[in-house]
Amino acid sequence: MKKEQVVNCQFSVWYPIFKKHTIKSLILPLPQNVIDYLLDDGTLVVSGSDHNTQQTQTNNSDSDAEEDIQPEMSCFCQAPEFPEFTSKVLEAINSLGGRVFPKLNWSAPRDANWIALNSSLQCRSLSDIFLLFKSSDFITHDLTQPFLQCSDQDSPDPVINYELVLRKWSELIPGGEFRCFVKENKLIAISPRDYTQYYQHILKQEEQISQAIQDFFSQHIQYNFLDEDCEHQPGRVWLIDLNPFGEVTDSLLFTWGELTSGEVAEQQEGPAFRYTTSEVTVQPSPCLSYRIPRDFVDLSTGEDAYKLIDFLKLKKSQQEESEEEEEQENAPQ
Ligand SMILES: Nc1ncnc2c1ncn2[C@@H]1O[C@H](COP(=O)(O)OP(=O)(O)OP(=O)(O)O)[C@@H](O)[C@H]1O
Ligand SMILES: [Mg+2]
Repeated sequence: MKKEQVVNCQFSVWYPIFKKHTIKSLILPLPQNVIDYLLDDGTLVVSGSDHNTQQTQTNNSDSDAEEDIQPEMSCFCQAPEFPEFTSKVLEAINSLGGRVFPKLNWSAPRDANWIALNSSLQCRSLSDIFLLFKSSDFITHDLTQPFLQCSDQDSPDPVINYELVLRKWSELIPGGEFRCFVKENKLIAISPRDYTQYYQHILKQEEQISQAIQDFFSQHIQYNFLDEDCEHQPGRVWLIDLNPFGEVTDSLLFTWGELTSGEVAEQQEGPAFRYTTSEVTVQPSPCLSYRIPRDFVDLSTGEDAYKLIDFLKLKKSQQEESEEEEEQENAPQ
């Protein structure tokens, strides 16, 4: 996978070409101060609310706001505000019906949906979007290392103009979405997007589904994209997304070895269609591992005695340290 392919798979590159076949969306340039805010680890406060009253406790010792605060008091920070950007985003959300699915140039914050109050990527305000973006490793990947897995590492990184993509919220059926792998303008493989679950309708309608995808591909997608090797997901003959053809994209029920070597394409006439065929092979959601750290789970359930012992030791040493400090302060001068 080359850097150029990654550049061609940015939302603002493919959306104008396939606008008719995908969900209505708006693209807003992301100002540099918003990018800085998203990447700032210390700030736990969520910006972008309609009323500027949100205050949250933070431990960030580098924070500018801390300078105004007396030592030894809890630090309360005001979230940074971006009034102009906020009003543009709200206007865009309203024009898309009030509920949107947010993403950056390539990725949506799929790993962070558990943190939202509605456990979903559905957003109604900029603060909903910020909460998801600031909690997502996928968003950080887009912002910091979009060319990480490219083979042409020696060439300079292309300049990226970051964009906030707002897509009209649509109730998509998980079992109705398929990822299609396209190599040299040929549709070589199809896998359900939600490959960890068993869907009876896929088993029953394998032929019809495969045919509908092939028809859609040859009529609307083939030869229309700038890049020969790309991957897309038509869910019931709607295009949802385009991804680079390479390791950075989840190969679902295939392996990248099979897809790139031509092994899959050579085996048959049409595309290879793989799906989960029984309840027995159902797997947990791949995004579960992005939730809270494993240590938290082990500690709260008391399942790992050693971690509990370490935690208690840590607490004890912290307590001793603070007692020592107190003694020093109370000592006569
Ligand atoms: N407009 C929308 N409304 C509701 N759900 C959506 C919308 N667009 C996408 N989704 C859901 O979110 C999922 C992820 O979307 P999308 O593929 O755009 O994210 P992504 O970060 O590019 O994922 P990947 O890295 O796997 O390509 C889709 O498979 C679909 O189920
Ligand atoms: Mg994608």
